[in-house]
Amino acid sequence: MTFPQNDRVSIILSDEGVADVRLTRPDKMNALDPAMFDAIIGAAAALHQAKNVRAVVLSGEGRSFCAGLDTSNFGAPADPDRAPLTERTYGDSNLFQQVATAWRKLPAPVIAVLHGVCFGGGMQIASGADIRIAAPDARMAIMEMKWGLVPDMGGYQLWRGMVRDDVLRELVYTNREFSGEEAQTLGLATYVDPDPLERARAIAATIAQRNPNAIQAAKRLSNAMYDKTGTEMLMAESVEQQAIMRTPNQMEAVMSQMQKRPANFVDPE
Ligand SMILES: CC(C)(COP(=O)([O-])OP(=O)([O-])OC[C@H]1O[C@@H](n2cnc3c(N)ncnc32)[C@H](O)[C@@H]1OP(=O)([O-])[O-])[C@@H](O)C(=O)NCCC(=O)NCCSC(=O)C[C@@](C)(O)CC(=O)[O-]
Repeated sequence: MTFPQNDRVSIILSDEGVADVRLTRPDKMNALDPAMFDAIIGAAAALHQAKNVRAVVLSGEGRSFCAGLDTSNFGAPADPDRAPLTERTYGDSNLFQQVATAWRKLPAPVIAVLHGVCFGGGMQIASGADIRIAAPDARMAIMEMKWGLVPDMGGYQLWRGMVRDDVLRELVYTNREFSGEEAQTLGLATYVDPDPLERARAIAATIAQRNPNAIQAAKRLSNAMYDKTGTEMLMAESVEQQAIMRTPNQMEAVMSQMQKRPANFVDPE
């Protein structure tokens, strides 16, 4: 599998199946211009197709993870020849939403590394990851209200279950800035670490050593939790387990435990 090459996103896949995905527009703090939107969608599509990706570490090159939407055209009249990004739909969501929700839809877990600033659209992209590791001094904000807007990159769907309702309202209504340290208290960061990239890589390495079929099933179940009823979830767990049970990878998990040796899993079909 070859990954798309461009000046906005780089992907390096390790032999262990950990994809290092990096936003590479450091001179603009990885702000989201149209080329960045296309590059993120392209990267996510390629990672989705690759069978040998077991975990993804998503980070930003330079001083920051992402300073949000590129503001350089804010205030300029709309270009009549260019359909707004929000009018370009992909399946059940528009392009804006896809750059955040695509990470949730990837079969492999995604760990986002939040350092420097993580504002607006950057916050929503990070929220699409399964796990977020923040630097203690990271600067974060759900910033849209500053520009007279509301979050519309899938944020509300992603924050459900992550952030308390009243906390989310306050963060959206005021666009108040908060630190990586506070993000953990608020539910927006999983862990705080002075070296968030290293911590994310360590978690990804552990995930990559687990049964990839079970990891993907666990991610599907985690995603489904918010859309299904309790009864539907009981059924979903049971269906996923039956599909994994006694497959070669599950038997390898059992044998490696019994024989006290590292497991050697094959990539899922
Ligand atoms: C980030 C700090 C604090 C750094 O502040 P600083 O450390 O003083 O650095 P700086 O301001 O000199 O920034 C470094 C370079 O990055 C550029 N830069 C930096 N951010 C952006 C940006 N967003 N768009 C375009 N360029 C940006 C900035 O223009 C500059 O470029 P240079 O002048 O050297 O060529 C400051 O630059 C800043 O406040 N930037 C604006 C942040 C912002 O308001 N982002 C938009 C959030 S709203 C949003 O994302 C909308 C959306 C998509 O979520 C709505 C929806 O949900 O649909």
